[in-house]
Amino acid sequence: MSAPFGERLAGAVAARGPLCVGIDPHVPLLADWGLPDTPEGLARFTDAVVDALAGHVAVLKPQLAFYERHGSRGLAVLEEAVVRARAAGALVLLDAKRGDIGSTMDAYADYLRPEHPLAVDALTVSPYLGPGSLQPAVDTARLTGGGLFVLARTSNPDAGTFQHARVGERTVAQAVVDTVRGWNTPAWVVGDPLPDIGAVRDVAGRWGPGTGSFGVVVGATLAELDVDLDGLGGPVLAPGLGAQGGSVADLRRLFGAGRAVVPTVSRDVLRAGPDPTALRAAADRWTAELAG
Ligand SMILES: O=C(O)c1cc(=O)[nH]c(=O)n1[C@@H]1O[C@H](COP(=O)(O)O)[C@@H](O)[C@H]1O
Repeated sequence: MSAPFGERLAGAVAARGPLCVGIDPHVPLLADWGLPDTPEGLARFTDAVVDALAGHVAVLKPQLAFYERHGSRGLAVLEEAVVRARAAGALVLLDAKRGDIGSTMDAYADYLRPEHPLAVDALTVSPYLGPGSLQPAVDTARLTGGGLFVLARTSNPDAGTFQHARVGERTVAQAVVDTVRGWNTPAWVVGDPLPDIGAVRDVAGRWGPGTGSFGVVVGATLAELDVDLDGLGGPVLAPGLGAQGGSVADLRRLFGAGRAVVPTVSRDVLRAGPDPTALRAAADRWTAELAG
């Protein structure tokens, strides 16, 4: 088994800064780069991003949809790129947003197994089928040293329609966060009472050897932070920067200092390509602003 994802992520962030760059080969971006919307164009785009950034940023987050739309040839491009990205020291977070009943979830979780052709370090997952449905992925992540990021308060404008709905006293988004907090608390299983937040509020959710492997997705576009992340014990993936309007100031306003936040940017960095120096400079601008 690899070291737990949370520890590996904390190490990568200490060495490279917290930035995650999303690899999202949108058709208009391919066109901007002078590339065709074909598996060959996809490969040239992906290879350029991996070559420029895999030795440079902590996390790369390929969006699976852009590869699946090219069928098996698209997936072959991604398989090869993921191997090279990990060899260059980047952690790979596969943006798959999967979620299904337990037996199928178990198969999706195989992305976290080293023998999978598209083996990655972590996976985005959707909790819509209920917290228990994700348990097979939690079990696999614990076994292999993988990580999960669960959609909690997403960056899209109408996310609150479902995520603000109430389950008893809490919003759906808060129930998701509390579930993930449970996963980061040893010995807690679905169905147990949730861990007492008072006991974990101050000790968890920061970068360090104890950073948990289970994180949540909370958009940088929120008007206000309407979920309590205290005691989460794991990282927060924050999308929505740049193209969706979020800024580093928004990250500070929403999350403050000291929390384990992984800001993720796709279009705002990728637009700088295909020149590798320009891609790195675009990522460096975000890293510098995040450190400032
Ligand atoms: O899980 C994600 O990464 C994600 C969650 C979310 O709430 N919002 C969101 O935009 N994303 C993803 O983050 C990327 C954002 O891309 P840019 O808006 O170009 O930076 C896309 O791949 C989205 O699928």
